[in-house]
Parts: sequence; C-alpha cells; structure tokens
Amino acid sequence: MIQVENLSKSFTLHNQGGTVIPVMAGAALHVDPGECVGLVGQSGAGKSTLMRMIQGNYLPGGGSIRIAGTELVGAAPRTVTALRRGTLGHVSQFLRVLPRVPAVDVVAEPLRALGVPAATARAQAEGLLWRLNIPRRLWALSPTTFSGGEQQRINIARGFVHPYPVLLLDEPTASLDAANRQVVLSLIAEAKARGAAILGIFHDAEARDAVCDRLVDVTGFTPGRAA
Ligand SMILES: Nc1ncnc2c1ncn2[C@@H]1O[C@H](COP(=O)(O)OP(=O)(O)OP(=O)(O)O)[C@@H](O)[C@H]1O
Repeated sequence: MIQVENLSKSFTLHNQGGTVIPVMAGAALHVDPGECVGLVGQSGAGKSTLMRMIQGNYLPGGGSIRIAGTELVGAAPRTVTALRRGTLGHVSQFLRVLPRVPAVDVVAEPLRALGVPAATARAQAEGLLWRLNIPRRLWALSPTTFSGGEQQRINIARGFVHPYPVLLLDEPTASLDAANRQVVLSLIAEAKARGAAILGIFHDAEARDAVCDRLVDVTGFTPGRAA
C-alpha cells in the first residue's frame, strides 16, 4: 500500500548562502494493508521529513513513493489532490482550519469532498465527535478557539471520518488524556482491522507498542550513517 524506494532529500538554505543539507539517502520502507508501522529514530533523524514527503508536502530529491500503486514522486498536483481526497488520510499534530467553520463541518468536509450527502456526512462526523468526547455544545463552534487536546481530536476525527486505505499519523496521541488516548488507539486498531495501511510517528512509547506491528528506524537513512 505504501512502497518507498531509494528516497533522498536535501534542503537548500537560500537565506544562508545556499548551503545544501543532505538529510536523507536511500530511504526504503513498505507498509502492507492491515499493518501499522512506526517511524523511530533520534530527534532530527528525519521522521517528519519522510512523512511530509509521503504526504506529498516535501519534494524528494530522488527515489520513488507509491501509494496504492500510484507514483507520488513527480506526480501532477491533481494526482496528489485525488490521492489525498480518497486514499491518503492524514492526522497532523496541529489543526489548520478556515475561521468560522463549525467543528462538525470541519470533520464532515472530507466526506463532502467525496460527494457524500450532507446529512450522512454530518451524522458520521457527529458520531466521531461523540466518540472522541467533544462536548455537544462545541460542535457548532469553530475549533479555532478549542483547547490543544480538543483541536487534536478534531484533527483525528477528520482523519478517521472516511475509511482511507492509507493513513499517516503524526503524533496522534500527543496532547490527549488517558481516556481519549484509548479512543484513538481503538480507532487505529479498527482501521487496521478493516485493512488500512498505517504509518505513524509516536513519541508515546506505550501507544506505539499498543498499535505498531513493526518499527522502521530512519537513522539508517541519514546520509553518511547508512549501514
Ligand atoms: N524545512 C527545512 N529546512 C531545512 N532543514 C530542515 C527542514 N526540515 C527539516 N530539516 C532538517 O532535517 C533534519 C530532519 O528533521 P526532521 O524534523 O525530519 O527530524 P525528526 O526525526 O522528525 O525530529 P523530531 O523527533 O525532533 O521531530 C534536521 O536536521 C532538520 O534540521
């Protein structure tokens, strides 16, 4: 479902004399349907950079990323958009939303973009908001003023509202209390059970141990340190 081969990445610091920093070389991994793989490695090893490339946000220097058979490296923007709409779900640490859009519509939006009727999309969004313990009085309000943990749960609800075949999770339990963390771990387990391929960064070791089938250490992809 996710197939990464020989991926490389350098950053060019244009405001610092064009200094080129190679951060990744020869990165390779795969995630099969029904599997959750955790990215590990010391701080600065390149976990977020690798995730951002797989999400289509950072341009790799070379190599291949295939998502459900579609090549992402060098793909046209509309191919990336189509992948994100129906195939590649994503839960980031931080919520970025348009102001004044109610939380329930923020969560329902990925379904609306797929053509799901408004009432059905809303009902599914409400089910997730309820499950993630977002108080009903907040559902009609914009999440811009929500607490850190509430915003993270809105992000999680958005990421799980459609049964994406591929899911990228960046610290999905970072600012959650024990009860909500358990809800997220259950959502991940259910996604695995329906066959989703999941790649995640989990600094929370207990959460990582609970859901990951395998770990990939990105330190091995650091230029000059590869085995
Ligand atoms: N936009 C950028 N411009 C320049 N360098 C960057 C950029 N993003 C990341 N880097 C560099 O790439 C390397 C890998 O960073 P990355 O954030 O991927 O590490 P990480 O493993 O996710 O770290 P952490 O666990 O601390 O979040 C670091 O040396 C970082 O400074």
